[in-house]
Amino acid sequence: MDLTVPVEYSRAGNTTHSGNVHAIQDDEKFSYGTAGFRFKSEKLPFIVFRCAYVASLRARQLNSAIGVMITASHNPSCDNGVKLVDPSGDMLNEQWEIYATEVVNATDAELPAAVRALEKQISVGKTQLSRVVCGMDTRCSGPCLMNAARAGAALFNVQFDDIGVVSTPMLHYAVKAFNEPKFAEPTHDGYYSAIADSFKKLYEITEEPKDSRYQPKVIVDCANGVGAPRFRNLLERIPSSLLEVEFRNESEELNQGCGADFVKISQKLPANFSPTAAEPKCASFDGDADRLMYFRAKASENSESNDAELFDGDKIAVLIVTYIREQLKDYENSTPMERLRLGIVQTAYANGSSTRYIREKLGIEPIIVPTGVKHLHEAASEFDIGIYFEANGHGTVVFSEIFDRIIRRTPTESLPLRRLALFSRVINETVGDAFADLLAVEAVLRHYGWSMDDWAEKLYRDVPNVQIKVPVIDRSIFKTTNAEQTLVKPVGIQKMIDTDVAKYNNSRAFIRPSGTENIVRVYAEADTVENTLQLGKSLEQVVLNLCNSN
Ligand SMILES: CC(=O)N[C@H]1[C@@H](OP(=O)(O)O)O[C@H](CO)[C@@H](O)[C@@H]1O
Ligand SMILES: [Mg+2]
Repeated sequence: MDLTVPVEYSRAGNTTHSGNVHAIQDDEKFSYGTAGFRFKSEKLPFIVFRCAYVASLRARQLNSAIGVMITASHNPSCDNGVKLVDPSGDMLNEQWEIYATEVVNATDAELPAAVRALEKQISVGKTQLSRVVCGMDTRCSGPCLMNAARAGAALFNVQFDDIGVVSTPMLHYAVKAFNEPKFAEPTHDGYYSAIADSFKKLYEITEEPKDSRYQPKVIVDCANGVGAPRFRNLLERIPSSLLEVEFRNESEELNQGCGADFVKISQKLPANFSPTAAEPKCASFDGDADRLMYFRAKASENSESNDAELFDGDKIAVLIVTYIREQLKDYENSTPMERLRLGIVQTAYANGSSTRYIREKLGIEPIIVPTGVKHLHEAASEFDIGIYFEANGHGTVVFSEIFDRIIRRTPTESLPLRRLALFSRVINETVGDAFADLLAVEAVLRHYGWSMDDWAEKLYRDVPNVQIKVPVIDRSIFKTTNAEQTLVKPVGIQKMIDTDVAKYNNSRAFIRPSGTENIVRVYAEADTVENTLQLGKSLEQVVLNLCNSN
């Protein structure tokens, strides 16, 4: 194999989309974070090149399609990132995260030896099905990075499929479809029609209750990202009499004052949403449309207040699990001996009320795992029906082969089971998908005949909570355990947190370093908004004092 690296994709000659060379020092190290490599876009060309090479090696090892997604999600438009996707559309295997990190961190001089060492460990058999499938979000650095990916895959002559500007979930879906032709057609159209057709069929066999308060209209904040063009494409296949969507924030500055992350962290209405206008049901995507957050203006005496009432990932998870359980009853009644195992996975950021509701009212013990989709997805895959959502709106439902056989492929007269089978195809089971999740939520709200008031009142009420981002110079000094809820380093900090938390009722708080940004996140909950803010602020101060004293 020819290991000649085109100069523009070497560390020394790393060339940005504006044509400038942004050399990367040999001692600068990068790590594969919560969602791949994510930095200012000028650092990315050589990283993407090397990652696509790693993807091509993985593709050859497994004789399969491997995905490369170029995105920095909810981060500012000057950032970009790259993550790799395994054959069934899920996150890259952890051992391969280590390989990717080693290859990216090699100097230009070390690269050939690093590559040869890696190739020695990987056994390659047949390779005719190996290919690298690459998509990008709407960032202007995307096309240049797509070229870097093409060049990286070419090192091995592995087939390269550029699927253009897509949401992150569309890329995951396409990778699975390339590897499992029965799943769907691996094209934009294949994705749109599989999801839209299932939604329409589900609609047909769902009877809206007579006293329904459901409104088939949503106003969507697209974060000025890929959600705007791509969700429009999907909706071309769904008549507006079934669902009317009004688009906002389509083509201004990406993620600026809008998007699911903005709404979740600030608990404010995004740009171009007015507290006074009658906008009963709103939803926000993030920049690469793998997160969905429902919201509406918070009822307030102050008509100028921009506060938003959130219907976040936890609310969506509880709504979906309630629906799935109801549809499953028919199966459980007819086959009492054979249960499908149903589980819910959350992270420490889940609102305490949601966790209590799932445990006490639904009788399901939620599994709490560290932040990051790979952890949630893995834990959810242990069940026949595994529902996972991060509070920030990233989540989906995964289904086992047993579910596939019993529910999807066994013909039945039972309407609930037919609904469940269709619902499982509206959902994008490869990864959290803002479009698919929005359609799934609408299908469930219509099934119950629920308005936003109903959704707010009939399940549980959030306990007040706050999340604060604290910028730090070196977040690597923070080490956690206990699904990230306890700090083991720096020594002594956890005691301070515990002391602060004990001052308030119904309180819970933790501090954890971000895996995607150079910040430490403080999360706090307590009985009142004032107490929550006080607790959050005092923990923020703990971090600031520590970092300033170092
Ligand atoms: C609290 C929070 O929302 N964290 C997010 C954020 O990770 P951090 O490691 O917390 O920066 O970005 C991840 C990737 O998008 C997402 O999976 C995760 O949930
Ligand atoms: Mg995202």
